Order: sequence, then structure tokens, then C-alpha cells
Amino acid sequence: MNPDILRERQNATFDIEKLTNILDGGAERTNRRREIREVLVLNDPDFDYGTPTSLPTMILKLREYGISDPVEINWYKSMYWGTGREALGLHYVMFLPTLYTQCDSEQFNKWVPLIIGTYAQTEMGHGTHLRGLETTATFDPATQEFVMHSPTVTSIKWWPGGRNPLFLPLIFLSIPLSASLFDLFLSGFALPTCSGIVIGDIGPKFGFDAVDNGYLKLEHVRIPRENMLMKYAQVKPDGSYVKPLSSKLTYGTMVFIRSLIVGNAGIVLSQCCTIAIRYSAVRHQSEIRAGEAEPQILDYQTQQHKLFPLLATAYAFLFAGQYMIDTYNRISGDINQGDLSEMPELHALSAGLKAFTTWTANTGIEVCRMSCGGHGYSRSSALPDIYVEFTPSCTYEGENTVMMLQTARFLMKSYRQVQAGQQLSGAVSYLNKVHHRVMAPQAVSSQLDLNLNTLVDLYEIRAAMLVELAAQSIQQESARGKCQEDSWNNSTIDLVRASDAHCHYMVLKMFRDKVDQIEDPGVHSVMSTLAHLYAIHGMGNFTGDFLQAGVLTGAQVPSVSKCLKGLLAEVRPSAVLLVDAFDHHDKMLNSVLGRHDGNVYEAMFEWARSSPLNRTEVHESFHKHLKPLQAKL
Ligand SMILES: CC/C=C\C/C=C\C/C=C\C/C=C\C=C\C(=O)SCCNC(=O)CCNC(=O)[C@H](O)C(C)(C)COP(=O)(O)OP(=O)(O)OC[C@H]1O[C@@H](n2cnc3c(N)ncnc32)[C@H](O)[C@@H]1OP(=O)(O)O
Ligand SMILES: Cc1cc2nc3c(=O)[nH]c(=O)nc-3n(C[C@H](O)[C@H](O)[C@H](O)COP(=O)(O)OP(=O)(O)OC[C@H]3O[C@@H](n4cnc5c(N)ncnc54)[C@H](O)[C@@H]3O)c2cc1C
Repeated sequence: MNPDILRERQNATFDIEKLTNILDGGAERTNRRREIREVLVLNDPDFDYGTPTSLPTMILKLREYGISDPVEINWYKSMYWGTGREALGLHYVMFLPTLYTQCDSEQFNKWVPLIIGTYAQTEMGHGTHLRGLETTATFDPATQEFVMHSPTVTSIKWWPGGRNPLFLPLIFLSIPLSASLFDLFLSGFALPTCSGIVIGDIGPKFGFDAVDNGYLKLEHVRIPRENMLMKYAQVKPDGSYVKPLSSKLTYGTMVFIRSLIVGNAGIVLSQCCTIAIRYSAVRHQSEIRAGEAEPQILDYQTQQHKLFPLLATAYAFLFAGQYMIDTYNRISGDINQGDLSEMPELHALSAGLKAFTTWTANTGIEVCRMSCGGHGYSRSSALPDIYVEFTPSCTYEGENTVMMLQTARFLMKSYRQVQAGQQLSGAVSYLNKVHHRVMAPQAVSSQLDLNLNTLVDLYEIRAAMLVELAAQSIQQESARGKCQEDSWNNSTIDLVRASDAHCHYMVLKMFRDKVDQIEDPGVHSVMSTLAHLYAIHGMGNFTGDFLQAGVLTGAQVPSVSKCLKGLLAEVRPSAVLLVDAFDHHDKMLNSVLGRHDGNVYEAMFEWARSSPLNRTEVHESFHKHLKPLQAKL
């Protein structure tokens, strides 16, 4: 083991295993995750790491081991495929959940055990604006079929992932059957027998290469009436239409996957922090004091300033992911029982947190890569591949700006309710105080009150102020004679800013609540330090907001920076131990820089020598191109 890494792991001030258990949701979950990893994957003789041929093996193995719990399926898949996306991702996270939530019982029993499918909602002309989808579904009572058709080039289904060219069970959305309703259809197209279908691949992408994203053009293709997913809405044999409790129930799968993405952002950021911090512990470069040995780059304050707030953010997003999934499970359970009362809150929370966490993680991956210098740009680090695979999460499952505006819609509605004298509950209850809060600068000392509860309060006041400013912008636009829609559009910068601040407050609050639940003194102490670092770092980035909200004075601003520096120094001794607690296996991390043993240089040389370009002493291109040219010169 590299001596630097060895030294970093001595004198631990907290129990790493206990922290890993907290991340997993308990010791039993950690044990099960490791069992799946060590026994069912790594020690399985059939396991052929990450090669395309192993996809069928993976599906059969999941069935052989009886792994059906979505979390356990994800543990198995992530071990199998490491940090990359894999072809079946969409099947597990969108196709199956849609069948689970939108099929009636007869359809469920008929389809769920049997098929692998994709989710074809987006069209060439519309991905965000679902009410603009153009694909038509026309019921023919004479034949009890729906006639599916792509009337325009922009209505061609574009992007469905994991589209198998041979067989196309897919769920897709068509234009409204009435008013503003969408319906999901399961259409098993077996190509050889189905005329009227034109499919293909949409061509090379930025990345996401393990997933074949395709296109689908329908020319009056007929499918049985029974293929409409009829849990919430039905078309009867006589063509009559039974409306769902809410037209937004069809959007349910997107809410589910957005909820998953929140935790995934934390996982991806934790992977990158593991790579960058372990590498920064073994990389020596330049000098701090003339004549002394080159220091570990982790001892540079700027390196700590790059990485430790991201480390805190990774923990924050992992805890936010746990909260999001628990909230999703609770509210979707109520929805299943017909209680839709919290559906708007679930949508607003999942949409906002999906955007907030993916935007932050997306930027953070690049900070981690650049903090590793040239070796960060090598594919051996895994960081370029992680970035390429993660960055579309800011676009898919709801483009981030649009998602932030959905959250803003809920915040404005809540603000208007407070103005009308209603008492709010849930995540926006802090808006109840928006009119009674003293916004004038408080007479505080130049020292910053570091109490975590106080910091959460300051973030709450900041969010409330920005919600009020956005609402005032809309009111001012209206007062200038703008219609409601233009008043909204002319305030969307403020609205996104308010949603961002709301999400930032929510994430810090979740982090604080999780720290409060930690009983082990050592773990509580280090997690409390990270939560403080997350809060103070955010104050440093958005100082203007806190000044404008009157919760920070000009005299206190220097203490924000001073406090930040102190917290970075406090995290330094535990940094490697904190990434060890994420428990990412070398095989899954697949990074020469992030190896658990820290033996980076030896592994990098071996990695380079294994490159296809080094298979022969002299590359064949010399003999094929250069040598003949030399002969002519
Ligand atoms: C383990 C795995 C971990 C991580 C994941 C890994 C990989 C990722 C997996 C897959 C990635 C690969 C593939 C990607 C697939 C896709 O991208 S699938 C397609 C995704 N597409 C979208 O998300 C479309 C986005 N657009 C929309 O959702 C809607 O068009 C809209 C923007 C929300 C607007 O809808 P609409 O116009 O109908 O509504 P509004 O007029 O804006 O509002 C009317 C009221 O409806 C409420 N509303 C809107 N949506 C919802 C909802 N989903 N649930 C509940 N309520 C909703 C809205 O709040 C309004 O309410 P009101 O204010 O009270 O009136
Ligand atoms: C890797 C990848 C995989 C995908 N897989 C699938 C899949 O399997 N199935 C599927 O159905 N789809 C899939 N998609 C498509 C994806 O869901 C859409 O790309 C996404 O919903 C965004 O829609 P769009 O492409 O139409 O972007 P647009 O909405 O056209 O966005 C373009 C710009 O317009 C802005 N904009 C749009 N509307 C508004 C508004 N109301 N207010 C302010 N600004 C606005 C956006 O902010 C953005 O800046 C995938 C996409 C990617 C990148």
C-alpha cells in the first residue's frame, strides 16, 4: 500500500464502518450490498466484467439469485457495469416502473415477467413540452384497435433508449385523447410482422454509448385496445373514455426517476471525490517551504478548497437522496390509495432537487477532474468517462431549467396562499413567516454564529426573500400592464433563483436533520463539520443573497472566509477516511488514480502498456503508411 495513503488512514477519529452503515441505511444493508458485490458478482465464475456479452448473463443471474428489490438490482448492476450506464438502465428505471404504476392487474400479470422494453415519449420536435407531442392514437371501435401515427417529421419518436432493433416492446406517449390527457401504450412491435414502422439509431452522441438511442416513425400502425395502460384511464370497447383522477398521473414515472436521480448525483459525486482525494493524498508536487520535500497536493489550501466542499456536497446529496426516495415512497403509496393531496409537493420537490443536484454534481465532476492535473484527463482516471455519462442528467428526465420553473410554480402558488391568509405545511411552511420576519440587518457581532440550526435559519430566510422578490417581479410586470404569461416569462430569472435557494435550504436542512440523528460521537463530530462546511461554502458563494436578506452584515463577510479556511483545515486529517466510507470497490470505480491502495504510478504504467496502441513495438501504421512513403523520398 502506498505509504501516504497508509499514513492518512492512521489516527482515525471516527468509525468508518458506522458511517458506511449510515450511508447504506443500516449495517444489514451494508452486509447485503457487499454480499451482492463480493459473492454474487466478483466471485461468480460467469462474471465477465462489463463486456457486452455479459448483458444476457446479468439478466439471467438476477433471476437465478432472485434479486427483485430495485435497490438490490441497482447494486448488482452498478457492480456489473461500474461507473458507466448500461443498455438495460432504461428498462429497469423507466419501462418496468411504468408497468408497475400504470398497468391494471390483468396487464401487469400479462406483461411484467416477460418483456424488456424502452420508454418512447420524446419526439424530434418536443421533449420538454409534453402537451405539444404530436403522435396520434385514434381508436377504431370496429376493430377494437388504436391506430398509432406519426403525422409530421417532428412527431417521430426520438431518443428512446435501449431500443432493440429486433423487438420493440415500448411504452410511448401519444397526443391527448381529450383535453390535456396523455396515455401510455404498450406496443409489442415485432419488426418482421409489422408494416408501417420505421426505426433506426439517432446517430453518434456526446457519450452514453452503452445505450442505443433510436427513432421510431409510425405510419398508421394498429395495436390492440388492451395495449393502452389502463390503471388510471380507460377506453371502453364502445370508445367511451374514463378519465383518470388526475391527468398528471401519467407523468408518474418521471417523478420516480427524478427522485432516483437525486441520490445518484450524490453517488457520482462521491465516486469523483474518492478518486480526486485519494490521488491528492499520493501526488507530490512543487514545494511549500523552499528546500523541503514536495508536499502532498492535498496540503495545498486551494486543493482543499476545490475538493472538501464537494466532499461535503456528496454527503449532503446522498442524504437528500435518502429523504427524496422515502418521501416518494410515502406519497406514491398515498396516491395508490387515491389520495393525491401531496402530489404537487412531490412533483415540486423531485423536479427542483433533480435539477439542483445534477447541475451541482455536473460542475463538481469537472472540478475533480481538473484537480488531478494531466492524469485527470487520462481515461485511466475514469473521470472523463464519469463526466460524459453523467452530464446528460441535466437534460433528460426533465431539462433542469424547466424543472426549476416547475418548482417555482409551486413556490409562487404557496406564496399567494400565504398572502391570502392560508397556513402552509410541509417543505414550504417557512413561507408562513415571510411577512412577519424582520428583514433589517440584525445587530450581530462581527463573529458569525456557527450553530448549524442558525445556519439553516439563515438559508430559510434567504429562500423566503428570493421567493418574495420573484413574486414581486411578477406583480410589477403585471402592474406595467403585462399579461400573466409575459409577467411570468419576464420574471423567470428570479423564479429559477428562488427555486435554487429553496432547494439549497432543503438540502442543508436534510443534512442537519441527518447529523442530528447520528448517535456515535466520532461520526457525529465529523459529519457536523462537513455540514458546517457545506453551509459556509454556500454562504461564500452567495454572500450577496445573505447580505440582501439582512442576515449577514458587511462586517461579518470576512469571517465567512476565515471560517471556511478553518473548516478546510479541520476536514484535512479525515479526508481520505471520509471517502473510504463511501466504500466504492476498485473494480467498480475503475480508476487508476482512485485505487484503494494508492499505488497509482505502477498501475498507470501497466494501464498504458495495455493500450491497443502498444500491442506491437512498432505500430502497423508505420509499415502501412510511413515506410512506403520513406521509400519514395
Ligand atoms: C438507479 C438509477 C439512478 C439514476 C438514473 C440513471 C439514469 C437515468 C435514467 C434514464 C436516463 C435515460 C433516459 C432518459 C429518459 C427520458 O428523458 S424520458 C423523457 C423525460 N421527459 C420529461 O421529463 C418531460 C419534461 N416535461 C414535463 O414533465 C411536462 O411537460 C412539464 C414541464 C412538467 C409541463 O407539463 P404540463 O404542461 O402538463 O404542466 P403545466 O401546465 O406546466 O402545469 C400544470 C399543472 O400540472 C402540474 N404538474 C406538472 N407535472 C407534474 C407531475 N409530474 N406530477 C404532478 N403534477 C405535475 C404542475 O405543477 C401544474 O400544477 P398547478 O400549478 O397546480 O396547476
Ligand atoms: C442521453 C439522453 C437520453 C435520453 N433518453 C430518452 C428516452 O429514453 N426516452 C425519451 O422519451 N426521451 C429521452 N431523452 C430525451 C430527453 O427527455 C429530452 O431531451 C429532454 O426532456 C429535454 O427536452 P428537449 O430535448 O426537447 O429540450 P428543449 O426543451 O427543447 O430544451 C432546449 C432549451 O429550451 C429551454 N426551454 C424549454 N422549455 C422552456 C420553458 N418552458 N421555459 C424556459 N426555457 C425552456 C430549455 O431550458 C433548454 O435550454 C434522452 C435525452 C438524452 C440527452
